Amino acid sequence: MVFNWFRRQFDTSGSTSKSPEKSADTKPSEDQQAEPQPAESEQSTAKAPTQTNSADEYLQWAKTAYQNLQTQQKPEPDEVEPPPTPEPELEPTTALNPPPEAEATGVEAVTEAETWADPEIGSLVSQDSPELTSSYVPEVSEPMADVSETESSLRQIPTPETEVRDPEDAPEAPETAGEASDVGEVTTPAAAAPLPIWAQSQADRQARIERLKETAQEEPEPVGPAAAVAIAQESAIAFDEMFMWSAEVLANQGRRPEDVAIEEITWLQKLWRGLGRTRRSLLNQLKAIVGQGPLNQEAVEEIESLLLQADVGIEATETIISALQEKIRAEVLPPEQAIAYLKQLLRELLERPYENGYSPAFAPEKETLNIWLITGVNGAGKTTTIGKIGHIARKSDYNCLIAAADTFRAAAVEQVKVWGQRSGVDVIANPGKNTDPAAVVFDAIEAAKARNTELLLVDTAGRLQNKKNLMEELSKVRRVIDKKAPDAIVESLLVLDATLGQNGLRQAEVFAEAAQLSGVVLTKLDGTAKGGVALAIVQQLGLPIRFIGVGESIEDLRPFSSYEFIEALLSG
Ligand SMILES: Nc1nc2c(ncn2[C@@H]2O[C@H](COP(=O)(O)OP(=O)(O)OP(=O)(O)O)[C@@H](O)[C@H]2O)c(=O)[nH]1
Repeated sequence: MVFNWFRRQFDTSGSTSKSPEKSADTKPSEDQQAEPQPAESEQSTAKAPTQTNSADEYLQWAKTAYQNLQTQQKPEPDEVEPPPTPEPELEPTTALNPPPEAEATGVEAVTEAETWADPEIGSLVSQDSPELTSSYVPEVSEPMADVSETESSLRQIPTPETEVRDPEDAPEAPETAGEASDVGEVTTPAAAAPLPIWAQSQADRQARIERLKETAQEEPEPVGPAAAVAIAQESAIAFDEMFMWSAEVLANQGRRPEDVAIEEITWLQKLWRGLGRTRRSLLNQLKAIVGQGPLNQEAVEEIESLLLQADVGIEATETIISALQEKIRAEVLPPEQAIAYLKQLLRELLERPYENGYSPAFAPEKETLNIWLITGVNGAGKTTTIGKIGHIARKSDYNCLIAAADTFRAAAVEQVKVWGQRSGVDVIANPGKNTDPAAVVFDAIEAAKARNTELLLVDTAGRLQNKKNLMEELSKVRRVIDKKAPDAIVESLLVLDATLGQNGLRQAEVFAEAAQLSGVVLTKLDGTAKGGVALAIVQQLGLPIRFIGVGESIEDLRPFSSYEFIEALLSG
């Protein structure tokens, strides 16, 4: 049973039904559902509680989900010992308690973009890394044997493997097969290699985890139960307050406990930790303001400056504040209700693009060629995002391919190949230097058609001399797509670095003009207290956020959910 991450549901049929969304050019009708629909299920053992339900009902939902997850993860008897099964012992009152404010484990360092003085794209565009001087050598770093298993080690121990910016540092890997020489060079992910020593640092791990690793090494890309077991073992999901919080977040979205995947729980926990810096700077003060009593004019003004500090932006802040003021004129808002109302306002703002023609669901359509152009300035996290989306696509059972069309820098091609290896997705690249990106896209579309690819991810150049060049290049790529794949569903996603806060918005505006954008990927939310910029982006660009990144490892990016984002931002 495959969990389709784009649709947030298990795909039991092996082939997902046709999706309702359309390309950015043909926007969907307004009568589409505002929330992704849960999968059809034959039996439902616990209803999703409404938000006014009691702690007992949440607890029951969580217990059922926990039991279901254990059943889902149950390995074959000869595969691996079952994970520990702690007895649910939480008191019903804990169900509504937010998780304890733990230290965020995310990367703390804020990326300092080097200055590139382009007057149009702004001064925060990072400079190129040095070009590779040698002619093309397909060096790739050692592929990860099992990403889900090594992920936590990756996040804790900075190693060359976590840093893909300089491919020259990457250890040499066996040369990979290029099968279609007439359609550019194809880099096929190599077979899995044993886990590196650093990934096995916890020497006192129980023997069953070691056995699991060995199993995973034999099976380079565990999907289905084996992958789930790996995740369950590594993440050691416990029935604790964090689980209760995750369960409540899922239940409040109308999810049924039997339709939840363990990876959703691990993701929600990552999201909550990743947004730690923004939440800490926002929530404590917010609580102090609303804790003084019913919301009044003075408190609303204090909230206004809080939002501005979190980089929510003037326009979005004004919208939120005027709604709050209207509300307090109409009724008395006690503290808890004030936070609940604020959450609702923020969510509505993030969902506004859905009222303007964008589909709330964002999934590649099965058995169709979907082409996603990934744009953004260097350093925003473009390459990483391509690798992470490729990984999600593979896990969700889509045929995926990457086109290395950022030919402006040779290093960019090398980097995307490294991420192709990591995610197990083939990369189409042109080995020549300074090749035409449109030619790479042409080759990649040919290859995609020949292979029945469902999702083609196109890396594009982020740094061109000026807006005109950027526009010309992206238009040329679009023309090739329109000609070569007229039936493809095309999306154009802008990758934005959240640590740049409001400064990133200027870049975004330039790209919005150049690239017919249909959505935003917001990265590095873990490294900043400026997570509020998500609201500014939506308000100012009118674009939906489609993915968010909260860390450097391959599992640290997922499709965006406004509900989950706001809950993770304002719970604690
Ligand atoms: N903390 C954190 N770091 C991230 C995230 N996404 C990307 N990064 C890091 O940001 C840096 C730049 O990412 P890249 O994917 O190389 O960025 P790019 O836009 O392709 O830029 P170039 O490599 O210069 O073309 C890398 O060190 C990534 O690991 C994230 O969500 N959180």
